[in-house]
Amino acid sequence: MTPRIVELAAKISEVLDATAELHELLMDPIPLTFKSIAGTNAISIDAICRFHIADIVPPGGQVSFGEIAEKIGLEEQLVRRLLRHAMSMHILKEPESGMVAHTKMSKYFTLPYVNDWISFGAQEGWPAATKGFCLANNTDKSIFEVLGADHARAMRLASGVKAHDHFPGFANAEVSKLYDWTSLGNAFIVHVGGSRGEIAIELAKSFGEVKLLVQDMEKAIAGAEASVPDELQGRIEFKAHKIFDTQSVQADVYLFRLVFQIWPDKYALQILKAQIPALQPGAKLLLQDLVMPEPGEIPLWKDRELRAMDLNAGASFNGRNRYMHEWKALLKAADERFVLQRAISPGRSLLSTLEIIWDAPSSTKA
Ligand SMILES: C[S@@+](CC[C@H](N)C(=O)[O-])C[C@H]1O[C@@H](n2cnc3c(N)ncnc32)[C@H](O)[C@@H]1O
Repeated sequence: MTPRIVELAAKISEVLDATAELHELLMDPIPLTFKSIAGTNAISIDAICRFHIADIVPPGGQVSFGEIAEKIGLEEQLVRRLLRHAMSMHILKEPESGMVAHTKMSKYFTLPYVNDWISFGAQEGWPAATKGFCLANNTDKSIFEVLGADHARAMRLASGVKAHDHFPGFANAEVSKLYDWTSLGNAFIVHVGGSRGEIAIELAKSFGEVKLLVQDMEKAIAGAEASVPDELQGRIEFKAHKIFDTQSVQADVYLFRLVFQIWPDKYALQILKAQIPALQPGAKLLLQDLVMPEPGEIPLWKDRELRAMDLNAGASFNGRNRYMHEWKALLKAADERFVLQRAISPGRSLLSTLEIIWDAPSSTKA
């Protein structure tokens, strides 16, 4: 980012925080509390996604409550009630009485992956938010196991994850900017929990010398080789590997992206320890994850985003966003030989890269 863009982004943040503060100062405390606590927001937003109402509203045009009601098979008064609630948050608008048109937010609801992301939040995230995923689903299995057994729910998550691309640093295409990958030369990288190789493909495309092995659950990687472009064949491979199993592949670098966020310390430690038998002296672990800011360190509107993600990670996965001192304690508890070299957080990215070196003399390989 150029200095001019950095300056502009800082000014926008100042305005966002100042206008939010003004709004809050002008509101009475109890109505302000009611607004903040409103779980009801998910009701109207979920209805719009569940019934694909945004798709019924013509771009640049309008449609009546009655027509929407007829198309989705709900009573007109219920449609009006739900949509006028959403409109109070500027999701859809009523340009003339009884007619519905798009706003800048509702237009995005027509994107299938945004619809899936919102539906996932409302239908999986909200019940989990009230008591945790396992209790909400009456199971002792993880969210991955539960969704893995239900194609429609798994597909909704797989599709919805793309919405994260709209948060700075999260898009697959941005991975190249999060770390100085050229410094790795012709390194062999194992991407642990690497999904269907989206990140591996991005890295192989941008950095001509690296080779990658993607490890993930058998179901998650089934058929993923087919998505590797011809020109990258031979540089990206896939191997089914359970994240808690002993790492059997020796590599220069082990990349974990948004993996530790979704596990509590007990399991995060197991994942780290499972890598040790494969680590050569000087091997690197790159942990791309969230590092929680101390209060006041970043603009409040961003701080809220990170703290909301933290609570989501807790409700859905029993995971959490860790502060820097917690990352250090986690690494130390796993093994003193995990040495944190630096944490890199370029530009506006919400994702940081923790660069960790396995600092073992060559004779004491674990
Ligand atoms: C939050 S996703 C991160 C995906 C990928 N690293 C990225 O940034 O796009 C976590 C990944 O961990 C994988 N995972 C979860 N539990 C696992 C397990 N027990 N063994 C192997 N992989 C697992 C999931 O399949 C998923 O791909």
